[in-house]
Amino acid sequence: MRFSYLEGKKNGKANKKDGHAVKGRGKMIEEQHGIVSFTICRPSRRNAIDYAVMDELEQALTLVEQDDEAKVLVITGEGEEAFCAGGDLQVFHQLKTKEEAHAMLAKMGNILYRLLTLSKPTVALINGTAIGGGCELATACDFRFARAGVRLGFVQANLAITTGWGGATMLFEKMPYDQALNILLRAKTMTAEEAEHIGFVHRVFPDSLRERCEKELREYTNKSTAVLRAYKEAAVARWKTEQFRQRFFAEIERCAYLWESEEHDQAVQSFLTKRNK
Ligand SMILES: CC[C@@H](C(=O)O)C(=O)SCCNC(=O)CCNC(=O)[C@H](O)C(C)(C)COP(=O)(O)OP(=O)(O)OC[C@H]1O[C@@H](n2cnc3c(N)ncnc32)[C@H](O)[C@@H]1OP(=O)(O)O
Repeated sequence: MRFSYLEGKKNGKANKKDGHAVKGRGKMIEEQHGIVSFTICRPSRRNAIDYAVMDELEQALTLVEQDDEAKVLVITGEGEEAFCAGGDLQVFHQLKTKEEAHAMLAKMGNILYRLLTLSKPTVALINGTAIGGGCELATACDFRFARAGVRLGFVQANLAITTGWGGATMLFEKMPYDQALNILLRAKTMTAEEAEHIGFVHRVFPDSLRERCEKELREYTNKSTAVLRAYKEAAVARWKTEQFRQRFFAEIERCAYLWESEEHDQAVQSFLTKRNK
């Protein structure tokens, strides 16, 4: 069955309807064979995340959490160019003070923390470039499948900030310490194959990305939702501690502090000016 979420959502509950998927300004949510796909639909901005995408992702998490037919969440981007180019620099460049930046970073941080600790398996289907916050979004997922040759990079340091959505804290949990620190400090892009070599990416598909992803996930979706939930709850228990949350949100505060520096302002200005030439 293929049904759409969000359409006709009432009292916080999904009203499932047969038919097409819902496509909005910044998202598309569809379900097939127990796989719920959330697609960021802003290809002209390389699927950068603005406030609307944040809100829609948050709604998707609630719906996946509540719906027993939803077994796995797959997050991807529209088109072949980009998975996600991180935060929308045109929108977020309006945020000048650390307080303003903190509100935005904490909003997305809370969403990624929910994604990290979701009680269903999650996959980042990296269909194109994943940059900055796009890599943080991918890190929050349990598994990362990528199209061959796409580039990924935690480039935040080149913008005179750190990861601001909890990405470094999650990366240190999921990768060996030295590999994670190296990726963050170098702030360079790498190919999907290089990312697979160091264990950040779990599968690289040369083509037919969605079909191959679905095939890969069939071995999960043929299990009961109760079993998937039980294993996920066991897996994420270590991140539900107050100590972990403090580390996660301290990263966001450090990024907010760096955000208001002249260096960061100029780095973003330089990206935006180049684009507008
Ligand atoms: C804010 C949170 C913070 C975090 O916590 O991590 C971040 O995410 S910081 C943001 C980090 N992201 C970046 O620095 C990415 C910047 N973008 C790029 O480097 C490149 O655009 C790309 C992603 C490598 C793609 O390159 P390419 O395929 O050559 O496309 P263009 O550069 O021509 O871009 C097309 C179009 O998209 C707009 N764009 C791209 N990224 C963003 C973005 N992050 N925010 C807003 N808009 C973005 C770009 O401006 C172009 O627009 P037009 O010029 O109007 O066509």
